[in-house]
Amino acid sequence: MTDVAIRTTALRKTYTGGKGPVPAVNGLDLEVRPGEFFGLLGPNGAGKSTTMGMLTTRIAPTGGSATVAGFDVAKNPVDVRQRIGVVTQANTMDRAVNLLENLEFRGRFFGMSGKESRRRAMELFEEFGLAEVATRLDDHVSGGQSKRAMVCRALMHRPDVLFLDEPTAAIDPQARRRLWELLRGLNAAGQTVLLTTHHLEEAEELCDRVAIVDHGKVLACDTVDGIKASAGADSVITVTFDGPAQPAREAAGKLTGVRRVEADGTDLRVHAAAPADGLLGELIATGRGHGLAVRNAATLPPSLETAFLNLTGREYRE
Ligand SMILES: Nc1ncnc2c1ncn2[C@@H]1O[C@H](COP(=O)(O)OP(=O)(O)OP(=O)(O)O)[C@@H](O)[C@H]1O
Repeated sequence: MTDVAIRTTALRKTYTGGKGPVPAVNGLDLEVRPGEFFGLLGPNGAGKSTTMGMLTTRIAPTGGSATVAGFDVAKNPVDVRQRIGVVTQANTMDRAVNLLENLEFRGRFFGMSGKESRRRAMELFEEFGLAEVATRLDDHVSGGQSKRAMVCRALMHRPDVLFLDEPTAAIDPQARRRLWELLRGLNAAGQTVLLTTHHLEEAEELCDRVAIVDHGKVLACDTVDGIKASAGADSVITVTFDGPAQPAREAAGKLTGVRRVEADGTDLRVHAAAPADGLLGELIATGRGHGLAVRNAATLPPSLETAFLNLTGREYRE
């Protein structure tokens, strides 16, 4: 493969619909290296699926450019498709045939012989713990097994880049952990992976680097630790009062260790240098000094979530 697995340059997709243009992807610049486990991370509607759609040639860009495995997605879509494996959010297994046949057909589609196709499918099923359910229909396996079968199918032709769109969105926590382990193993063996997720924890678990995307743009791109450091991922304490928090804002901003304070309705959100020991008590006292009683309080330790809060000024909602 080339020295860059994926490169996007000022990539854009503006949807035109009844309600006017929607700039879903708005000048996106990214570079993913071969062998990386790269995460595209952002809240609902950030433009992740649209980006994935353009990189996998399903959606035509309206501006900028993108290459995958060295080929331009708009000019050489067939070359791109031959070098990628795609696992979509929705279940796209053929339910009329069993799991093994699903994989065999994929192998044949990519020019493998029947024998080679079956051998490769069983090799993948062994690796992914699916050998025993290989001849079952998709409806007769669990959600986690079905998703693993989709990953196996996407790997049949040994793609340069594996695209995973929210791979653990609809599966239970145990199956999610199992899939994480398998994906980590794949990547350790050299597979380049581009993952979209809105689970911050998933990105922290799996990714070498992540791009935080919002409103179709990259807000930050680095290792998880790098993002935490550069985005000033502080501890964030949210205190909910029984009335508007605004009157307590100024005094809270003067407390030791506080970097920034936002008043949002009855919430006072305080970004503090970690560790923020003792600050909660001082915030409660500050509120009391302004005639406010505390209804609720929560502290988030420094994490990708607090980095996102710092970058966007709003909470990361799943
Ligand atoms: N076919 C379409 N026509 C018009 N607008 C669209 C279309 N597809 C997506 N959008 C809009 O584009 C924006 C980005 O959507 P996209 O699905 O790429 O985001 P996302 O980050 O993948 O979100 P999610 O996590 O919910 O899938 C959203 O505002 C969405 O409503």
